[in-house]
Amino acid sequence: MARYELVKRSVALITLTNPPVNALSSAVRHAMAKSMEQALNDPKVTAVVICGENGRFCGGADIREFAGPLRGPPLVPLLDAIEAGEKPVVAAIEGVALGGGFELALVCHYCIAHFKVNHFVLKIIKAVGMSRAAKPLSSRRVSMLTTPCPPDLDALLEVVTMEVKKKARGVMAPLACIQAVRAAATMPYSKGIKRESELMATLFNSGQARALQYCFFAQRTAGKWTLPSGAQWNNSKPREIRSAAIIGLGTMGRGIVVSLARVGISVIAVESEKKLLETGKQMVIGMLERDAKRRGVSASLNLLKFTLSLQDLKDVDLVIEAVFEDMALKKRVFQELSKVCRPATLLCTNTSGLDVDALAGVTDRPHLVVGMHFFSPAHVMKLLEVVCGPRSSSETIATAMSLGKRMGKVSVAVGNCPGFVGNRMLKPYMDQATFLLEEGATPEQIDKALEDFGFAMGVFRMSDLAGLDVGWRIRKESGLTGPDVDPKNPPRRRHGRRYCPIPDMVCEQGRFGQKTGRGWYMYDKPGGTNAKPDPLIQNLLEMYRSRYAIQPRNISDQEIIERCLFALANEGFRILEDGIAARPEDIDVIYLFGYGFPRHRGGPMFYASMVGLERVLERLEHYHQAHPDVPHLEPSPLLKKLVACGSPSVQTWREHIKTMHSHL
Ligand SMILES: CCCCCCCC(=O)CC(=O)SCCNC(=O)CCNC(=O)[C@H](O)C(C)(C)COP(=O)(O)OP(=O)(O)OC[C@H]1O[C@@H](n2cnc3c(N)ncnc32)[C@H](O)[C@@H]1OP(=O)(O)O
Ligand SMILES: NC(=O)C1=CN([C@@H]2O[C@H](COP(=O)(O)OP(=O)(O)OC[C@H]3O[C@@H](n4cnc5c(N)ncnc54)[C@H](O)[C@@H]3O)[C@@H](O)[C@H]2O)C=CC1
Repeated sequence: MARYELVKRSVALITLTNPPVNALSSAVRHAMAKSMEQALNDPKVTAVVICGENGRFCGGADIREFAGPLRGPPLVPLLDAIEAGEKPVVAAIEGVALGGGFELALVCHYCIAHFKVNHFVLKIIKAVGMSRAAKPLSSRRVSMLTTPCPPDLDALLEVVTMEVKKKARGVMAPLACIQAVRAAATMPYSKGIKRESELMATLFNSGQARALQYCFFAQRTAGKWTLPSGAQWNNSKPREIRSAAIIGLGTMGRGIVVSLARVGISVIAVESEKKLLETGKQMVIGMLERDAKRRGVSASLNLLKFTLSLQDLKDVDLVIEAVFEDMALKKRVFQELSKVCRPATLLCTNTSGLDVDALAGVTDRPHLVVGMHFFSPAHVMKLLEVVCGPRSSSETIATAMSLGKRMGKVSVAVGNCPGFVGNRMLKPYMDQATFLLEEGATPEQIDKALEDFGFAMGVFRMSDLAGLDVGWRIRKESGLTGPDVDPKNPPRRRHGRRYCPIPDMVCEQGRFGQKTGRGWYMYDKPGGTNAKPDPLIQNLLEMYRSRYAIQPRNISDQEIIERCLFALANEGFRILEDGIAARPEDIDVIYLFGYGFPRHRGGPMFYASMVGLERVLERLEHYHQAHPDVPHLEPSPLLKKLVACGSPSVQTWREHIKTMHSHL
C-alpha cells in the first residue's frame, strides 16, 4: 500500500504500492499517514521522497471506493501535514499524477517530473539541499504562495464560463472548476480551500458524478468480452495484424485506411474505378498528412498502396470491406475475396446493419468473418462495434477487438441482428422524433430539448450532418416508400404499424442535409454547417398536418425527452433480452462514443436506471396506450421483469438476463 524505506540512513523513501495506478485507497492513505508520521518524527530523517511504483506516480483517489461510504483517514489533513512539515518532501513523479495524486504532488515542497526514481534519490536530495540552503522551506509551501489575480478577472472568467456552457452543456464540474479558480485568485488560501471543498462536496453527491464514474468503468468493462461458449478476452489469443486491405475508398474507407496506417499497419486500398481511386488516394494522403502534422510525427505514406485489382490482396492478413450498403454487391465482393485471399486472411465488413452471417455464408471461411462497424468519420470517432456472427471464431473476435484497441478505438463486441446495437436503437429514437413533428413539434424544438439534455446535436441536426439520402435509400429498398409500397397501405401506416412519411417528403425535394445546403434546416451553402430554421419545412409540416387533419398541439420538452429517450432505452432492454449486447454497460458505451449521448448522463441504460425503472415503465405504458400502433413504446419484458424484482442497480442486471437467449 505504501512502502517505507530509509535510504543512506537519512532519507525516507515512501513508495505508493497500489497497482495498477497506485490510487489513494483508504489503505494507502492510512499507510501514507503512518509513514509520514514516522518520517517526520525520526531525527535521522532529513528529507522525504514520495514516489509511485511501476512507472506511475498516482492515479488519484481510488474510484472503486466512491460507491460506498468514505472509510479510512481523509486525504486533506494528510496533505496539510505534508505541506506544513519541517522536513523537505519531494514528489518524484514518473507517469501520471492525477486528481488527489496531483494534489499530493502540489503539497510537496519540491516536484521532479518525468524522473525514474530509484538510484536517483540521493541526487534529488542533494539538489533539494542546495535549493533549501538558498531558499527556506517556508517559501516552498503552497499555502504561502500568492495567486496572481489579473485586473480583468471577472471579464476573463465570464468569457470562459460562456465557452464552457456552450461546449459542456449542462455539465456541473467545469463550472465548479471556474468558481474554484475564482476563489483561489480572490481569497486567502484557507478560505479558497474551504470553498473548493464545498464545491467538491456538491459535485461528489451529484447524479452526474455517479454517471461519470459509471462511464469510466463501463468503458474499461467493454474490452472484457465474453461468449456463451466460454471464450473470452483473457483466454482467446488475437492474431498479429501487419497488413490489411480496404475495399471502397468512400466516406468510411478513407477514414479506416488512415486509422490503420497511423498505427503502422501497411494498407492496400481498392476502388472500382480509376477516377475514384485517384480521388480517394488524394483524400487519404491529405488526411494522413494533416493528422501527422497535428501529432508532430511524419506521415506514414510509405505504408499505403492503391489498386483497382482485388488480385493484389492475396497476402494480406485482414480485409475490411466498405463498399455501398448493398447486400448483393457485398456478397459478390466476399465471394471474390474468398477466392483471392490466402485461406488464413480474416474477412471483415463495415456494414452498418446487414446480416454478417449471410456474408460469412458465401465465403470458404465463415469462422474468419466478423463485422467491424466503424463510425463516421472513421479516423476520428472512437467507437468500433465488433459484430460477432454465430460462426465467427473466438480468435477472429479477439483479433478484431485487439486491432480496434491498437487503432485507439473503444471496441464493443455485439451480436448479429439488423442494425446491431447502435443503429437498431436509433430507429425507435428517430421514429419518435418524426411522430412528434406530425403531432405539432418543430425540428428546432425537438433538437433544442435534446441538446439541453446534453446531446452534442439534436436528432435533426445530426441527420442533416450524416445525410438524409442514406436512410431514404434503405427505406426504399425495404419497400417502406417509393414505387414498391403496397398501395393497400393507408398513407401513415406500414406493416400494420404507424409510419411517418415526412422524412421521405423532405428527400423527395432533393433536401439531403448539409451536403445539399438544405435538409431539416437550411444552410448558407452546400456543405455549410450553420443550421437555420427553414420556413419551407414549417410550410411542409403545416400542409402535411392539414392534409391528414392532424390538430397540432403544444408539446412539452419533457414529453420530447421521455418519448425519444425511453423508446431508445426500451429497445436497449430488448437488445439485452435478445443477447445482442452482453450487458447494459456495452450499450451505454456504444451510445457515449458513437452517438454523442452526454457522458454526465451515463448512457441510455444508466439514465433509465437513474430516472427509476418504475417511472420509465409507467411512462412507456402511458405513451403506448396513447399510441397503440407504435410497438416500440410497448415496455419490454426485461424492463417489466426488473421492475418486478425491485429495480436492481444497473450493475446487477446481468444476473437477471442470464436465463435469456444469447447471440454473443
Ligand atoms: C467528499 C470527498 C470524497 C473523497 C474524494 C477525493 C477527491 C480526490 O482525491 C480527487 C480524485 O483523485 S478523483 C480521481 C482522479 N483520477 C482519475 O480520474 C484518474 C482516472 N484514471 C485514468 O485516467 C487512467 O486510468 C490512467 C491515466 C490513470 C491510466 O490509463 P491506462 O489507459 O494506462 O489504464 P486504464 O485501463 O485506464 O486503467 C488500468 C486499470 O486501473 C484502474 N484505475 C485507473 N484509475 C483508477 C482510479 N483512480 N481508481 C481505481 N482504479 C483505477 C482501471 O479501472 C483499470 O482497471 P482494470 O480494468 O481492472 O484493469
Ligand atoms: N457513411 C456512414 O456514416 C457509415 C457507413 N457505414 C457503412 O460503410 C459502407 C460504406 O459506406 P460509405 O463509405 O458511406 O459509402 P460511400 O458511398 O461513400 O463509399 C463506398 C465506396 O465503395 C466503392 N465501391 C463500390 N463497389 C466497389 C467494388 N466492387 N470495389 C471497390 N470499391 C467499390 C465506391 O466507389 C465508393 O467509393 C456501407 O456498408 C455503409 O453502410 C458504416 C458506418 C457509418
